[in-house]
Amino acid sequence: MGRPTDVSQAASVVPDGVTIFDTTLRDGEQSPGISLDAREKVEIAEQLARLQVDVIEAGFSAASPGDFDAVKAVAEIVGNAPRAAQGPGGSQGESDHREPPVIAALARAIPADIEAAAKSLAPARRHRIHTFLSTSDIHRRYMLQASEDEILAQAVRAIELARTFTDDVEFSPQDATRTDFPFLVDIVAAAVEAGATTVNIPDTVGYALPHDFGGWIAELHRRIPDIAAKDVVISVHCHNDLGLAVANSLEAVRNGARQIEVAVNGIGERAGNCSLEEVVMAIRTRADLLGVDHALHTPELTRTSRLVSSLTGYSVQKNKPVVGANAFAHESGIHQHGVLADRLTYEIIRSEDVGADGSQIVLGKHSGRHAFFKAVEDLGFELDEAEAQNAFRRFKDLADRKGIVSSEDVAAIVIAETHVKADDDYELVSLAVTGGTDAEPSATVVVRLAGADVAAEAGRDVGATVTAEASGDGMVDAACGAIRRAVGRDGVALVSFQVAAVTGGIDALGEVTVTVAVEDGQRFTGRGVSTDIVEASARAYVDALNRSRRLVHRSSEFRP
Ligand SMILES: CC(=O)SCCNC(=O)CCNC(=O)[C@H](O)C(C)(C)COP(=O)(O)OP(=O)(O)OC[C@H]1O[C@@H](n2cnc3c(N)ncnc32)[C@H](O)[C@@H]1OP(=O)(O)O
Ligand SMILES: CC(C)C(=O)C(=O)O
Repeated sequence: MGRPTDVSQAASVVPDGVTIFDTTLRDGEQSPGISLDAREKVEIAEQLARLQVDVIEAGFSAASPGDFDAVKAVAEIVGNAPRAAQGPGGSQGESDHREPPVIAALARAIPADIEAAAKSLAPARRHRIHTFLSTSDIHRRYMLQASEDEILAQAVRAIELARTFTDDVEFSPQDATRTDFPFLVDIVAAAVEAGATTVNIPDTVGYALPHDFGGWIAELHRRIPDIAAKDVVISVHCHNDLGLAVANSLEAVRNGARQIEVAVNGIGERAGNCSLEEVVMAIRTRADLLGVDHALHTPELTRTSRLVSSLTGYSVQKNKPVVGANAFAHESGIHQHGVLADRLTYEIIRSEDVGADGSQIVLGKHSGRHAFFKAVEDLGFELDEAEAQNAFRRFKDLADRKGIVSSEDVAAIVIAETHVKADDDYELVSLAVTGGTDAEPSATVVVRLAGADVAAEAGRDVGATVTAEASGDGMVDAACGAIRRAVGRDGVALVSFQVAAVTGGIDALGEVTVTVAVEDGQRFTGRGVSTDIVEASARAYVDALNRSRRLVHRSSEFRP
């Protein structure tokens, strides 16, 4: 272990290459509810080509006329468009163009499917027929009613037929990880002998455990020397039923597999497939241990994930590795302090390497002073010590009630606090209200007598608190009545009241502006901000009373 790998350096080492075979458009599309038409498949395939995946499995040509047409469209358009070669950091040589991706289609081990695949793939410059047949006892008995010998013979026939259309043929013994290992060895050896150029070992039901799966991959290489002799690529196709698809794929690579089948956002049958973005970033990030690389231009990952999400309707969970909204977000104070000092303290991937927006400091109840005052500074505010303390206290109060505190919230807090000066006479300490359709609205407030004059007038020490209750026409009226009672100013009347949302969402900060007429008829306006409109009203009311007191101070100071 050591410092996180710089992806751009890792990629320049040119280690052993792993082929990235993307099956978003085939197995990914098998997710319940997803049906992509030809236009959508071409759009995703074009993005996969920008991402520089090596093989795009565009569909299952025999599944429907629509899928046949979609595979054909991908073969025609994406299968003939050279990809601009891009370095891991996004560099792009002008004349440096790579072949179009290989376009693949899946076919059962029957002539009709193989012929349909061949026909739909024909327009692509490079194409692969991927044929499969179940080998496990369970599948053979319940789905195919076929003996091992029959399966082996059918697989060989299918591969040989596929080879008449292309010299790039992949064979998958379906449900390989629940197949008797000696039979798996036999059928893989027969597939290699029959001309398969890639043999894929599918963990069809996500049953494998990493160490065991890795052992099988190593053992296949050991027992079948022709895999190496004929340059046959051993591939893996891992499902995620136990959440192990990425781990199993990596362990397979550590044991000699050189193709990984993946789907963007990990979509696919049931719990999905090995997630493309996770496995390719694991390979780049831990190149120090894996010693392999792939050709992907990873800054396209986020864009690819978003495109697939929007065209499939499958949203990406916030905490999804690499492409989730929170992949580079930090909410807790200790982490934020670290990341503000150096992102390496809590990030192992550079956000720009996956095309994300950068580290995000998200303010919430776990945030601390470093992050809060950085947000204040970014907004251009300068606070003195007292203002800073008050603003931070208000921020924590707000964060307790609101999941995420936005920069607009911070601005509102700071603006509200910076005019609460040391010469404020009253401070609202707490407010409790009750009410409802059948109960009379009532409020209890606690107000601190912060000014020497008001404390003296009330016969109390400076800083003493006064508790008062009142009922009213509504909760705001009751709160204002209780404040009047607490400060002993029954002659103050509420003249106008306006409320506006400062930020969006159901937990938005509300801003209340009130105008009060004081005892001698003069009017003062006050402002209050809170997620709770009654609290914002009470703060606005106290603010207006403080402003009226400031005028008293100023006029007495300047009295001749
Ligand atoms: C693990 C995987 O992801 S495998 C790929 C799964 N993907 C799909 O199935 C999507 C596309 N599939 C389809 O559109 C349809 O299932 C079709 C067009 C392929 C076949 O449809 P139907 O002919 O109506 O058959 P149905 O789907 O009900 O049953 C599957 C048939 O294929 C046979 N079969 C299943 N796998 C294979 C195989 N690898 N090779 C040959 N035959 C197979 C079954 O034995 C069954 O045959 P039967 O009809 O003689 O009993
Ligand atoms: C056809 C094979 C590769 C497959 O999708 C699986 O076994 O899951």
